This record gives sequence, structure tokens and C-alpha cells, in this order.
Amino acid sequence: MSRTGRVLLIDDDAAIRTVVREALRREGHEVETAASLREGRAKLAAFKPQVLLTDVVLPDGNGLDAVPALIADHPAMPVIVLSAQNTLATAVRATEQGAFEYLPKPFDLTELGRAVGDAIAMGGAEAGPEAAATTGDELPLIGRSPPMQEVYRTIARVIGNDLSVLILGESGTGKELVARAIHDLGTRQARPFVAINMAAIPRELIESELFGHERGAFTGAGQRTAGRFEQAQGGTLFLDEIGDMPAEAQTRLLRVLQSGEVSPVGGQRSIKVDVRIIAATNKDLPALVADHAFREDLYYRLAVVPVRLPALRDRGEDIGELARHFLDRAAAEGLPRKSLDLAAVERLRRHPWPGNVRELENLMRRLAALTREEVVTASVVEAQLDPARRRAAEPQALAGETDLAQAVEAHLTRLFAAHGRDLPPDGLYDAVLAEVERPLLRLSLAAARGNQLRAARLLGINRNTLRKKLSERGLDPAELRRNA
Ligand SMILES: Nc1ncnc2c1ncn2[C@@H]1O[C@H](COP(=O)(O)OP(=O)(O)OP(=O)(O)O)[C@@H](O)[C@H]1O
Repeated sequence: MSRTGRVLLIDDDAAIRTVVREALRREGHEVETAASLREGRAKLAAFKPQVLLTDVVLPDGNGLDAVPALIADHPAMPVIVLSAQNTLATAVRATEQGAFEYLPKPFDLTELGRAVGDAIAMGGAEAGPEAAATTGDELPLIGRSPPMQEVYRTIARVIGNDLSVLILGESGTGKELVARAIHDLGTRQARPFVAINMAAIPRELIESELFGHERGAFTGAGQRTAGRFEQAQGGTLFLDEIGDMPAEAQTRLLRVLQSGEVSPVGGQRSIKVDVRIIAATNKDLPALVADHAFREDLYYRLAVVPVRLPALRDRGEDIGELARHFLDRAAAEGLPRKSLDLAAVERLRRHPWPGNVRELENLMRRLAALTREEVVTASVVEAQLDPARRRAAEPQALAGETDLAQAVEAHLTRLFAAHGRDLPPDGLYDAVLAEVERPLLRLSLAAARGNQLRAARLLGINRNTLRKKLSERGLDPAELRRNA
């Protein structure tokens, strides 16, 4: 299949026209250029290009808006959109408008050559199914740094199809957010998005959670229960922390993906499922494969399209925008409105962010709630980032703090803010414990399908202690069992 052909470039920047023309000619393409949409339309008719490259902001209109009209008479012609507006919204709109690819400026010429070659090789082949139209609401992902643009381009490429996506990135880099964005922008948006975290479910319960179980499949399995696969029917199943999946569950998952059917635990039946799979991990999955801790065949099945989320420290230019976004959000939630001065943003950029965006989000909430100044300066940031001083102020905010501790901290911060700077209300200690203990008891009973002995074992306490705590917290085990 040929990878060279006729290319038309519409761009009002003469330097770009020259550079792109020369680069593509060197690769064997025939290239014509135009400086406006009007000129482009004329050349389309005369030159009959096989690929159209267009800039977005043009003197006589918007190249992105013009795509459908430009390709109306040439439905098979792939269009590559070049743009300096590097947001997820532009990448997604380009795809919605029927563009074959979207390249953010400044692009690299090798990348451009590759995209043009792919487009020509694809020739008149049918484009994939149309992506669902977006509502035009604000898209959830923030950041315009080059690694985020790469992420947006990949998202734009997978929203019109059902390919399996594997999202890789450190904790707190936005893996779940990306999974939701793919679902919400894609053709399955009206169907369920179901998430399951392999690290948060007791290993022995993972299979019945995923695939469901029949009545009496194991002690405590009172009735037939649908698994997450069935719950996600027609929609998307997000398998979070996939690197923590036990070996037997991996084998079973692979079988489901190959056959498109699930067999609930303890039964003979199989149920057809139509589910898009998005998996995520913060582990080095290829290394787990090499160590035989993760099945290689499953890995390839899941990683059809890998998405690598950058660590926050590797996209320093996004920190200011993210920080302001989180301050706005804190203000919208009722915390005092704060702004950052330039030196404060500089200070934030020098922090290594082991907890990534989640850590930045929590820090912004803390600044909004706990600092007096309306304009946050570098020294205020410094004080909040300084582990020694923070430890003195907030003993739970230590270096290795868990997600749970951070979530609790965020919640408490809101609670304190809601009470202004007054002393906290009476009985706060017990009130907070009750808030944590109640869901803990409820969830462990649900996980044990209402069986108190199993729930107590899960929690590592004895059954009498469990009973006592249930009654202290005003929880009725019979009712919980009915709802389990
Ligand atoms: N690009 C982004 N723009 C705005 N908010 C973001 C972005 N990335 C992450 N966040 C926010 O940071 C927090 C952590 O994101 P998320 O839970 O998606 O991370 P994760 O990688 O799935 O974390 P973990 O590996 O710990 O499960 C969320 O509150 C999310 O909304």
C-alpha cells in the first residue's frame, strides 16, 4: 500500500507552509499549499488531494468548523487538523468533525510525516463509527503541556470505537478521570460506567464481584447476584489497579474477554456481555509480565491502546492552571476564595508531587481552608509544603499518607471551614469516628453478603466486637443483610 500521494496544506503562516511543503516533498509527496479557506477550496477542486492538512485559525474562517464542508465533496479524504489550541476540547472536536488526526502545534515533522503516510495508506477506507456528539460542556481534564496533548489525542482516537484501553500512570495522575472521559465522550455514554478497584476488594471476593454468583455458590451467598460485567452491560467497565488482580481471576477474565460471556461463580450458565474494557495501573505491568505475576496474553488483550499519564512533576507548565482550577472549585464548594501570586506558582512547580494531581488538589483545599491571606504567596505555600511545619500543624499529613487519610483530611478540612474559625463542635472526635466506622461496618457486611462471621474475619475483629460496634453505631444487621 502506498504511503505517498497528493497533499494539500491550508495555513496562513508562510513559514509553516514552506517547512511542511519541503519536508513532505522530501518524503515523496506532491504538495500544494493555500493561505486561506477560499484558496484551499479552489485548490481542492483542481488538485484533488488525497490528504488535507488544515490549520484552525485562518483569515477567512475556522478550519475546524470548515472540515465537514471541505470534505463533503470528497468523503473519502482524510483530514489532519493542525492547531495551536491545545486542549482536549479541540482534539475531541476535530474527531467529531470527521478529522482523521489532530496534531497540536508546534508539531514535529517526523510525526507529521507519519500521520500523512498513515492517512494515505488508509486511502478511501471507511472511517470508524462516528463518535457521539459532546454536549459542549466543559471537559474535565486540565493541562495543555505536550504530554497531556498526547493523552488528548489518544482519547480522541478511542472514543469512536470499542478498543481496550490501558491507562498507565502514578497514583493521582488522573487515570480514573481519563477512563470516565473516554466513556462520557464515546458512543456508550448513555449506558453505565462501572468501576471496580482490584486493590480495594478482598482477593477471595474479586471473582464473584466481577462475574457475579449463583444462589448458594459459597457460604453466605444468599441469592443470585449480578457481577460488575453484567452491571456494565452495554457500557464501560473500568478495572482499576489491574496489576493487583489475583492469578485465577486473571485467567477467568481472559476467558470472558475471549468469549464475550460471563459465567457466574457456582453455576453452569453463561451470559453474553457487551462491555468496553478500560484498565488502569500504577504498577510496571510489563515487569509483572516478565516476572510471571501477570498473564502476558491478558496484558496484550488489555493494552490494545496504552495511554501514559504524565507525572505532575513532568508537566510543570500545567501546575498554575490546575492549582487555580482547584482553588475555584474550593470556592464553589463554599471555602474562602483565594488566588495565587506568580511566586507561589513558581514554588509549586519546584515541588516533586509524589501524590501528583490529587496531592495538588488537597493542598489547594488546605490553602483555601486554613490560610488567612486572600492572595497566597510563595512563603505560604512553602509553609504548607514544609513537612516539619505541616507535621506540627496536622499530624495525619505525613509523607506516606494513604488515599484514605487524604480523603479524610479533605473532608475534615471542609468540616472545619464550615464552622469558620470557631472551635470545632462538641464531640468531634466521636463524630468523625462514627462517620468512618459506619461505612466500614456496612461495606464489610455487604462484602461478606451479610454473614457476620465472615465480616468480622474480614475486619480482623471478633464477632462479638462486630455486634457491639453495629449496635453502638445504630446499624441493624438484619436490614443490612436484606440490602446486601
Ligand atoms: N488533568 C486533570 N485535570 C483536573 N483534575 C484532575 C486531572 N488529573 C487528575 N485530576 C484530579 O485529581 C484527582 C485524582 O485523579 P484520579 O482519581 O483520576 O487519579 P488516579 O490516577 O486514578 O489515582 P489512583 O491511581 O490513586 O487511583 C481527582 O480528584 C481528579 O479529579
